[in-house]
Amino acid sequence: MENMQARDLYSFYGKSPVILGVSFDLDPGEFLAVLGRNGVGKTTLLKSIMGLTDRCEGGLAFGSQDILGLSTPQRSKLGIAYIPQGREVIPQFTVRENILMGTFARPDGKRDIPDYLFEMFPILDEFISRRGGDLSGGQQQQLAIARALAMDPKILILDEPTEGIQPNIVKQIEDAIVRLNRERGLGIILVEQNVPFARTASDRFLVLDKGRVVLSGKSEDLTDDVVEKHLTF
Ligand SMILES: Nc1ncnc2c1ncn2[C@@H]1O[C@H](COP(=O)(O)OP(=O)(O)OP(=O)(O)O)[C@@H](O)[C@H]1O
Repeated sequence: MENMQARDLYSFYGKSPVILGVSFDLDPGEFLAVLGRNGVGKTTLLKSIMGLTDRCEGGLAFGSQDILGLSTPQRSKLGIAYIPQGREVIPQFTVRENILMGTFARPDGKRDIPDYLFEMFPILDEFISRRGGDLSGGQQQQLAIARALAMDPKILILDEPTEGIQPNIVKQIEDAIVRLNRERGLGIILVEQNVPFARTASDRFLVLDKGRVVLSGKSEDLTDDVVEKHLTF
């Protein structure tokens, strides 16, 4: 399994730098939580990992390979799956078709939907022939996660997956993310506002402020003082 290593990343929209010298490490199977107030660059950091900003400089390695020069689909094929904020399932496609789309990023060309997805999210099995657009917000998030998993990734990158989702489904989604990490060994990079969840679920955290890492460490060190100083408004 590969590790990810970011060194002194700078990332731009047009000429404006939004990420200013960010470094982090993600060991194989590790869970990294990315925290910070609104607008500090959390989403931009995730987009930078996927090659979705206008320009990104510095070092970004996945295993022994430098990936900054690769296109977004090439990064996906290496096993880096990204679930953007707002889910983005295709509303006219059925649940099955949405999940099948994920398999197109598989390097081995297989088109099978892994059974464990339906064990994890039984509602998707029940609604397999419904249109994605007819699912609730929480169900669409489950579908977006299932679609990303259908590509058999090594790392899953999630941007506030439980934002705006009804509470009973939040727990299911959080449990699924933890199980994917602990039982299936997936590396996780999670942007999260819910600090208690980040603390219990992740191994390491980093706090961004104005595009820079202002604090990082082991998640057990995510104390109330840290939250008070860096994360409250
Ligand atoms: N496509 C874009 N073009 C230009 N500037 C952008 C673009 N997307 C974001 N920005 C700017 O980059 C900065 C960081 O935004 P980003 O969305 O990465 O922050 P965030 O920490 O994820 O915030 P939130 O918690 O609100 O999602 C903001 O100042 C934002 O206005």
